[in-house]
Amino acid sequence: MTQKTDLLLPVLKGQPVIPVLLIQNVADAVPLARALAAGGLPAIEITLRTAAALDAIRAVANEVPEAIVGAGTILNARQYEEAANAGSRFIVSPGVTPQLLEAARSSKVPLLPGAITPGEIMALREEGYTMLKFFPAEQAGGAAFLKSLSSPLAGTMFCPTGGIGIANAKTYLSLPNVVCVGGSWVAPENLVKEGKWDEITKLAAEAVKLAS
Ligand SMILES: O=C(O)C(=O)C[C@H](O)[C@H](O)COP(=O)(O)O
Repeated sequence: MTQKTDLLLPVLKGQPVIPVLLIQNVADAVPLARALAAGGLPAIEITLRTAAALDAIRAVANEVPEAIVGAGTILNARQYEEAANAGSRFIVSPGVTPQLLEAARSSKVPLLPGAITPGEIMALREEGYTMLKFFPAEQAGGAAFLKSLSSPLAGTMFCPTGGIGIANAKTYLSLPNVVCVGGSWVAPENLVKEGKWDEITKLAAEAVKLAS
């Protein structure tokens, strides 16, 4: 099984929203992961877009047993390995390259690769991928675009990410080819900066209700 869906599927099916996190300060990682898990969102994606990201992943993996930490914005094989070694339990990429797919093949940690077009999706199906990130969701055509892929490309499931918030998440979640959505709205930068963890727990709990 190329994609290791046995590891990936429980993560994606476990909650309607995967928080996409930009962590500037390593010290924020553990309280943030705890706050999101307390609200019902244990799986989180820490993007490798800051210098603190790998240490943040390591801290959450070591100190927050209730969390399921993943790494996002993985662009190449080196980052894949670093993120996996730091304790990531899943890897998310905005798109794929042959080197990235090779890194995924030789790793124990599953990849959720990004794709938009029918051709990109078909190429990933040939590689054995059935669960994809649809990125950037709103900008690329939104829920209407994604819905139109559900019949011709039946069997491929998506986690749309990019431009999704509490107002439009439900539209995506109601599509037959959506398993969950990704978004940064549950952990706004200002609340993280101010350490308002209780408010983040409330946003997470509100997001969990989207599933009902
Ligand atoms: O870096 C990545 O891998 C990304 O996924 C890019 C964006 O951070 C997400 O798409 C979240 O987007 P917003 O919820 O619109 O803030």
